[in-house]
Amino acid sequence: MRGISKQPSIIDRSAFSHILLSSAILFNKMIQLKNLVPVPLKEKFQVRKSSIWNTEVTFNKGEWIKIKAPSGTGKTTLIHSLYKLRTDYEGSVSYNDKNILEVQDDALASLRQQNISIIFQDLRLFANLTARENIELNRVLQAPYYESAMIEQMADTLQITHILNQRTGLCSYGEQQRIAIVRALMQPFEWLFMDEPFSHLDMDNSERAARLIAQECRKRNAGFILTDLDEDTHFSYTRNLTL
Ligand SMILES: Nc1ncnc2c1ncn2[C@@H]1O[C@H](COP(=O)(O)OP(=O)(O)OP(=O)(O)O)[C@@H](O)[C@H]1O
Repeated sequence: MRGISKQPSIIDRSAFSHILLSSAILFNKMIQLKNLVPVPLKEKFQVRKSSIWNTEVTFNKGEWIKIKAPSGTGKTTLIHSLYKLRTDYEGSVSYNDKNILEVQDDALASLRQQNISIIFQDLRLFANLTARENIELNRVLQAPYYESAMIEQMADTLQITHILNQRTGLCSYGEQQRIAIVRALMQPFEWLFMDEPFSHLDMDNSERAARLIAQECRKRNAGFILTDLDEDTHFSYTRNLTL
């Protein structure tokens, strides 16, 4: 039963098979960038080489990609372009050879609900809702992947149980970052985009969060793209790239 099970389980998704099928047609887990050049960065990057900008790069199913780059080189711009939050670029971003600019609103919503999850650098929590409400909102917006009891389990792992019923506007940035991580892991995904996901966390909390993220990605055979300023050993990355 939802909400009281001691061993949270993955929900039977057969009832939502029509939704999953329609997004599966669109999504084949491969992300292709062709000569991508964000307009605001056009002049900046031309003076140096990049393994992402203005070249052809493919992120294959299940890859764990780290993008390490200094401040202001376009990490957030890239993540937002992949998620179609911004389109001010030349070149293309494609999923399964389908240019994301051609993906209409319904299909985009389905992609974001079933195939792609995200941890924003600026977290984007609703400040007037509690931590639990923020997480629960994302869980029930799509065909739920987990029962709500999984919120307690993940919160316990990340040591934020005590603030689950607190308004997130009153939580510290480190607590908010952990809430945003749990929120992202509560939904189905084949790709997880993470923009500096541990920027407010100490080493112990970062390692706990990384272990949980790795576990959830393995469970789904999912890939991720993680940006950060520095090198780290949190994950066994399949590729390390720079901007
Ligand atoms: N709409 C825009 N108009 C003008 N400049 C922009 C716009 N969007 C981003 N920029 C600039 O593009 C550059 C890259 O910004 P972005 O936020 O992607 O960098 P970042 O690598 O994520 O930085 P940080 O590590 O500091 O978060 C910055 O110099 C920023 O000022």
